[in-house]
Amino acid sequence: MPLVNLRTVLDHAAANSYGVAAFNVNNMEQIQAIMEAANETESPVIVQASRGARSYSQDNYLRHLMLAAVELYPHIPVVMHQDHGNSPKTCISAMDNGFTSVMMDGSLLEDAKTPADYDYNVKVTKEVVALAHAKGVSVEGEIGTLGSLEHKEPSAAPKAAEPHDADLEQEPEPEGAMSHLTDPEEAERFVADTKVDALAVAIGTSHGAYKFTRKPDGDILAMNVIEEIHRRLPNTHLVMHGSSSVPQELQDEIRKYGGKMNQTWGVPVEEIQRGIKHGVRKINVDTDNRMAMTGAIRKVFSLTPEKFDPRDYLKPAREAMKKVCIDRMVAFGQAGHARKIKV
Ligand SMILES: O=C(CO)COP(=O)(O)O
Ligand SMILES: O=C[C@H](O)COP(=O)(O)O
Ligand SMILES: [Zn+2]
Ligand SMILES: [Zn+2]
Repeated sequence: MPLVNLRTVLDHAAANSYGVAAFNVNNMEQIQAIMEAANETESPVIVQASRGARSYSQDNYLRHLMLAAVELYPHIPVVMHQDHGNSPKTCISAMDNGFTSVMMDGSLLEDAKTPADYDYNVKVTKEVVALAHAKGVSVEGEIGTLGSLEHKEPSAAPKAAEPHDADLEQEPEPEGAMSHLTDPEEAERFVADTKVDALAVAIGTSHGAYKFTRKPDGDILAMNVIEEIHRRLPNTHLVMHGSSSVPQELQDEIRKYGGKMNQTWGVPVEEIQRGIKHGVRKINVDTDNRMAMTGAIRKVFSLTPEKFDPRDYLKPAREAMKKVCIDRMVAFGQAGHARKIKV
């Protein structure tokens, strides 16, 4: 099966009430982890690459790795998606490189930092939709600004609690300082104005490990906003960004083998499952896989410091990521659907 577009997979997900994880990739081992997980669970796949990933891995390598994936697993529908395209130009270059789906994130200006106004967002998103739909490529748009509802300062990073925490490197906040929850009325207008295939909404999640300083409740994770958007847009595929769960055991593993990480909370899987009942079809997960790989590599380095063959740590890293992918594929309900999607 050739790469398929996002619309094909998400229409099937909507018709059968499940969600699909969209995993970020930067290299071969991550693509292999996802494909092995999909093969074992018979899951359709969304692989996504950020601008950073495209420049790290280079488009040519990435394209051929994705072609290898569909060649090896012809029964699995695979979407190759541009994550957070910052301009029509970025989305066009993704399409030129074989991506079957693009996100035009016009909630921010081209610098991917400054919040944009509604008219700018509609203008760039419409432009990408026209070009993409002419090629059979799907488009994800975004309305609202991702970010924490807990912190009003320009960072979602936790306060340094202990002296040694001061030098911890925190994830940058690519979405800008202030979270701006999606306004359901504006979301309705945006979909009518742009005709996007999928819509990313802001409900208090943020990228990276430091999302919440406690297990999130309705005050800091606004799942009710999803329900309202879904009520107004029952036929629009909703997307949750920043949806890693930041599992306690992965935090513990990293700490146990010498990593520095403040205690933090992510988006509980059961909240995502609630979202899936209300129109969430694409769930973006990157951080959990990063943590799983890092924990596994740290363990090898710590327990067997004499090893220096990269395969000795990349293999366990790939296994650890595969385990996270399987967990999410089962929890989101995509498992078992790969062969049912007709292209
Ligand atoms: O939203 C994401 C990519 O677009 C990833 O979110 P996480 O950092 O929660 O994994
Ligand atoms: O959008 C966020 C993803 O986690 C990708 O992150 P990145 O830009 O560091 O590749
Ligand atoms: Zn955004
Ligand atoms: Zn994102």
